Amino acid sequence: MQNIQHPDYQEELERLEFTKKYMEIVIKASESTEENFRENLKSSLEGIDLKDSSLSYMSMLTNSNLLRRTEEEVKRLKKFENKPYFAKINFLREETNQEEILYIGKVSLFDKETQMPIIVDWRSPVANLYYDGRLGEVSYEAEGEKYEGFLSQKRQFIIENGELTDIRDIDLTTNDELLQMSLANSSSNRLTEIVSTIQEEQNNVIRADLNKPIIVQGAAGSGKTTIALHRLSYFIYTYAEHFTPNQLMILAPNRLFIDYISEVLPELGVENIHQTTFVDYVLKCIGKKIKLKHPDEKLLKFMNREIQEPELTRWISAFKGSLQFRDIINQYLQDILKTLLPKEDFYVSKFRLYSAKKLRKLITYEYEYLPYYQRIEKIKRVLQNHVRTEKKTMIEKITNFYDEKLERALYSKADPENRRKYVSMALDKKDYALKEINKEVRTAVNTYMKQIPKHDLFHYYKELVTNKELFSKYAPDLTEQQIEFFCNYQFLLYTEKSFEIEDLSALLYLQGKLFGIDKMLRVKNVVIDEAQDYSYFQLFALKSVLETDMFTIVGDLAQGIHSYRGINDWSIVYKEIFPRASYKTLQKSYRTTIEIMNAANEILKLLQLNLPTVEPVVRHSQKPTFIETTTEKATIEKICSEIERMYSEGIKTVAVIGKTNNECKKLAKLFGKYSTLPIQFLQENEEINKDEVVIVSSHLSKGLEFDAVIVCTLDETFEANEIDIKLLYVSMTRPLHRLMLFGKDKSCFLLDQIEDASLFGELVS
Ligand SMILES: Nc1ncnc2c1ncn2[C@@H]1O[C@H](COP(=O)(O)OP(=O)(O)OP(=O)(O)O)[C@@H](O)[C@H]1O
Repeated sequence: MQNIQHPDYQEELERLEFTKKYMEIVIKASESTEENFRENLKSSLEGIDLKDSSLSYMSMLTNSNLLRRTEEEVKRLKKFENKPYFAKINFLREETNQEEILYIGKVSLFDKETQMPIIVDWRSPVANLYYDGRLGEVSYEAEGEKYEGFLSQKRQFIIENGELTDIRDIDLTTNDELLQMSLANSSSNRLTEIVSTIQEEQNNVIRADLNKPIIVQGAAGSGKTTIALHRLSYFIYTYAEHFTPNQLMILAPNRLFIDYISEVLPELGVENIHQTTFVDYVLKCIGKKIKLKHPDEKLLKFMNREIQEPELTRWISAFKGSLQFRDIINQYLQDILKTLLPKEDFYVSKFRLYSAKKLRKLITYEYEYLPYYQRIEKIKRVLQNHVRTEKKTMIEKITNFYDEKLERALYSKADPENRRKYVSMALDKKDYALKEINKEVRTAVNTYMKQIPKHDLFHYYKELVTNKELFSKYAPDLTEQQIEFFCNYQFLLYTEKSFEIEDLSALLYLQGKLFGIDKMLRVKNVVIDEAQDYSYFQLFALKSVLETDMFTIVGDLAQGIHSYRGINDWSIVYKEIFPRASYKTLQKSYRTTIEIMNAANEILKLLQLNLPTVEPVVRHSQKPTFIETTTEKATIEKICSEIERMYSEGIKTVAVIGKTNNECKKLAKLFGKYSTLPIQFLQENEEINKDEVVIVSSHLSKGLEFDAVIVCTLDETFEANEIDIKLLYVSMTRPLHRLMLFGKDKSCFLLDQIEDASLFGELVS
């Protein structure tokens, strides 16, 4: 329905028509050859009555060269031809005392002759006024300069398929209706861009100082993933001249997640950047295939209580990700360096070309900026060059030495026979010495370098973590029991020839310090999502090998299901790892409704985490419903009838979440037996199929969202421990609109333990 009631509707309609036509002309011109240009221009203008104000544009159009654009720009113009902009601001610039009317879109379009913008990119400095500025006195910054003025209007447009369907003016009092509308929409199983409805607190994260790292603690559904990607887009726009996209990297928790965010990136103009997981990245850095235990194996074992020494195992995981372990490795590295320092002077034949002391100084201090083995390589090159330059001198010295001898012999008064013998011997010796020196020149460096031990990464790591004597030397703060358990644990892993994800921080760090990483992998800017599951050492190792602290780190401690190995306190991250970082929190949750968020918050209270309370954006739904299950058949039939009902009410995507993968396996089997609904039993490396009911385990659902979620407990219920509470919280915060809990009784979801059970509705089946 079109909002033609708006007094400026006609004017805005004309502006839209003009912009669309203008874009079309620019696109055509950019694509056509010089001869075709005028012809194209003529035909595209036929029948179009462009307004007088656009005459200046017309004069520009006669200069085809001005319209030539890069392929990339044309591609983007084409993409947004049907929705050139989404907002408009009227800004009276104090400096000029002139009112500027700026249309804001996902692409920019300028009149190069008059320098007047036709569309302003949402990432441009002045567009900040739309996101940040209230009406009235405002200012924005561009390239260090502050610009002030008066913002008299903020207007939003809804343009669908090139048609203007709605106009909304925002003032101080109106709620952000566009945000409400956008949140009420269905999820498509994919993340979308939110440029037209970015909120102030989110804008502050997106546009926070790009030269500094940023750490964001954001509630479930607060837009962390979304805004981290928007910040990347903003970064690319702002620093287009300094960075190429392949210097940027997103670290996602798994492949499924990469697929989940894949569609939004091109929308935001973010293309050709590295998108990978921490595990894959480390494997690339160390350049060797290793047998790695599944990253979730331990979590699943904890969940299934399959771990014999849970406390010590928990401790090992936390320890391997701690800065304490990093410090131990740093001491170990100092000792490794000592083993690499040459003890003997470097000789070629009898010539001492370099003292060991000088070489040790080079390795220890001069080349300190390089990884150890690169220092050794450099030393090798230094010696080779030195030998090359000294070769002539050495040969001269030998030649002179024997020539002098010969000369003396020739003029000596000795017996001729003895003299002849002496001369001939001296000549042989000279010959031999010259041959020797030529040979040594070729081999001396290699022979010398052999005194320096050469081991690979795994040797060094194994040596440290399985050798109790060595390990205890660096770990005076650990108890004997801890050292014993740790080294035995690592030795067992070694005999299985495998590693855990927790070992990767140390391996990456050692790789960086000992050998360095490939230049192609040394990205300059990193976005880490779900960062609560990273360990302190993991973050430190990344920063160390990349030699940059330009990180955008977003996460939610309340969803830290790997907290046994992950971060429990952001202050350690910003105090000890990223001291330049700014720290921000996002407390509003946009994904889900007040009723669902309040219920999820009630579950989270059981943990007494010291986190800011999550405020849902005002959007209502039914309360989450608890449904008591009876037989397996009846449960599946009831779930299916609820899903059918929701589909008929316009719900598009539904997930059935089970606590563990085993539970999901069972659910999938039962669905196959008792239902005809198409299902997808989601695995980590799969793409989500939009048209099927997704069955997914709670830990894998982290980061995803669906219109409706049914959490179902058959054999495995949520218990009152940290991991289970967090898994339940994660599962409950996935839906946009509806949440149902199916279980034998309320205790399956800890509803018997919460303070306010009235937050949940009930349906007796
Ligand atoms: N300003 C906004 N306008 C419209 N939609 C928004 C806005 N902010 C967030 N959303 C929507 O809220 C949902 C949650 O966003 P996102 O997945 O980025 O949050 P998150 O903090 O990463 O969540 P979680 O930690 O629970 O995975 C998405 O559907 C996103 O499009």
